[in-house]
Amino acid sequence: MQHTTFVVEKPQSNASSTTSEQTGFFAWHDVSLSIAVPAAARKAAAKAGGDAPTHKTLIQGMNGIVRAGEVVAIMGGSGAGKSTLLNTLAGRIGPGDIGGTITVNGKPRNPATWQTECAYVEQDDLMHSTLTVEETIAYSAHLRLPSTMSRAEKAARVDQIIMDLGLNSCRATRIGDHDTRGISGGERKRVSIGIELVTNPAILFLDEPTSGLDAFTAYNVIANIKDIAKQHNKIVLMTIHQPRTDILALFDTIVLLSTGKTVWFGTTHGALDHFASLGFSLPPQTNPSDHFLDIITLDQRSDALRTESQQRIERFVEAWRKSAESLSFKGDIEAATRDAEASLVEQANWVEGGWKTSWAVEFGTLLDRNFKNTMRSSTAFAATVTQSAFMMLVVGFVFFRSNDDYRGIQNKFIVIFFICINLTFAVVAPVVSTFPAERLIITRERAAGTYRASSAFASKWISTLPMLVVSTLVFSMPLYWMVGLRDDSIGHYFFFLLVLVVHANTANALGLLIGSGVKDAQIGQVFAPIVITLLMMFSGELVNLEATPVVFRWIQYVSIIAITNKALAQNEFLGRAFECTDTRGVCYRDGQQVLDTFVLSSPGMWVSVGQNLAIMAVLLALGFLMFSRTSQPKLRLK
Ligand SMILES: Nc1ncnc2c1ncn2[C@@H]1O[C@H](COP(=O)(O)OP(=O)(O)OP(=O)(O)O)[C@@H](O)[C@H]1O
Repeated sequence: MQHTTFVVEKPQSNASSTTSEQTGFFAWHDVSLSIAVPAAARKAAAKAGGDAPTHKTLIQGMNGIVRAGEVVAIMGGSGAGKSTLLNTLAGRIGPGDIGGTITVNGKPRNPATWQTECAYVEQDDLMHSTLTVEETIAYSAHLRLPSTMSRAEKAARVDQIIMDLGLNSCRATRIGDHDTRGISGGERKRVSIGIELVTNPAILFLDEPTSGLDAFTAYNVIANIKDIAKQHNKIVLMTIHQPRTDILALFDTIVLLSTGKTVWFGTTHGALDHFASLGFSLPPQTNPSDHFLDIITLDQRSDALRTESQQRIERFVEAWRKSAESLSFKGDIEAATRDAEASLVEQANWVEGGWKTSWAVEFGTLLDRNFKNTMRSSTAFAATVTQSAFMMLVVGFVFFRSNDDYRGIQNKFIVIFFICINLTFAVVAPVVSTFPAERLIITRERAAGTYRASSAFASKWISTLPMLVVSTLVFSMPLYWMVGLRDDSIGHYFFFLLVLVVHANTANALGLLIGSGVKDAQIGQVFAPIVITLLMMFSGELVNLEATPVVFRWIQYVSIIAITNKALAQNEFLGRAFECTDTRGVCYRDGQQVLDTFVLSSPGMWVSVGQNLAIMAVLLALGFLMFSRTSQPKLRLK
């Protein structure tokens, strides 16, 4: 293998944490990853009479070296270990034992700077559908580039990336989603890459960047990546499935994996010669990547084919292990390290770790993005307001102008309880159905060290408030007069609105807690009604709490439905006198009697407001803790 001299330049200005002329190398030697086999799987294997090892080795004996400006493709059949290798090199793995060494310019990856030094483009292009291409990349720049860099410099960086990725013609087009048509699949992938390129990372990892793209678009995306790697001296590693010939020709190096082991690392031509020397020449009219996959994939179609392919793969593994190229890796890496040490200028300053902007800038930028997103989600906005208006009309007409006789009081009692339930469902449901998906975007961004969990959670919470207040008021303001709640003092009206706005906020905090904890929206939509039903059941209106098992009774003290119901009932009935006109004597003398009958007298209504605010604070704190955990990216370098 050839050795060149590598120079890592110090950043020339505060414009970025890295330079556009990065040079260097990334290497891995004898890398392996093994994971503990769960006890249940071991038991099942032992029962079936097979081996029951405590650990499973996913990849082993992996070696490689990639120099600045090179594009390396990791290829292999399904389950060969491509993603495992890429993720191990990128440090994006969960539990497991990592063996061997992984180095950047001869030094182990530094956890403090690694997230800035490298970028990882995930297979799924998770982005905000309402933002345009330019806005999406610009937000990434504002969040990831240092505050010391001017807005003009950041805008110039965004422009450069848009040009480099050939996105100029769609820079003002929205990303779009299933419902609203936006940019094409290839453009989406390029935007995903652009988001990661804003920090000018030295190393770029891409997981299946061509998946779901047609052959022509796939070629354009990889050609783009190749140009960027060459122009800006980037180290690029990607996993890819059976690329067509012209894409294969763009790779400087291919890594062929089979059953978690390397069978080739080098050029495509080298691989063809290597396998030909083992008796597997490229058949005429065949794409080399099809040929490689045909011969290195474990064939599971029958026992005979499995044994035959297993033996062939073992031969390939052994041949590679003994090859001159394989044996020279250690020496290559040592030589490159010596070169790097001799020529590196202040390597420690290659990138700077830590947060790039202050908490306030992160919060402001994320809030701005969230507001933009909410305002542009016109369907969701309209749906929420329409639902509030619709429920207001339905409830308002069903309980229209209830009077103060026995039945009227019963009606008011019921409508107040119903308002509490309806508002809880109306607030929790949309948060729970949208937040888990947003959390995936946040997790991706946090994996790149973009911002703190606290600024993400706080901005999400604050951005939900305007919509929350508007929809609560649309529902409750006319309803009060339609139902005919008390009109002896305007203060009661405003207290009614205040209690409901506080209730909506507490319900919102509950939605954020559930949305932070559940894996996806579907689970959230099942779980949230269960929680709300429990709060409803233990509100004291439906079940006699004295008769319920002790273990459930605490729920009444945290039931926001019970608390709000008490505050609204006291607001409506306290201090009122009723005429007892019913000849059968079934009537209430005064409001206090109503409250006593339904056990709604204590605590006082202002205490209830305080209780709801306290519960909101606790729910937000728990929500934040949950969110920090569930949006925590995987990063393990050892
Ligand atoms: N966390 C895990 N627990 C158990 N087995 C795992 C785990 N991660 C990966 N594996 C196994 O390791 C092997 C390699 O998986 P990997 O995802 O790296 O394959 P791949 O080459 O990327 O496949 P594909 O192209 O199908 O995505 C597979 O057999 C997979 O089942």
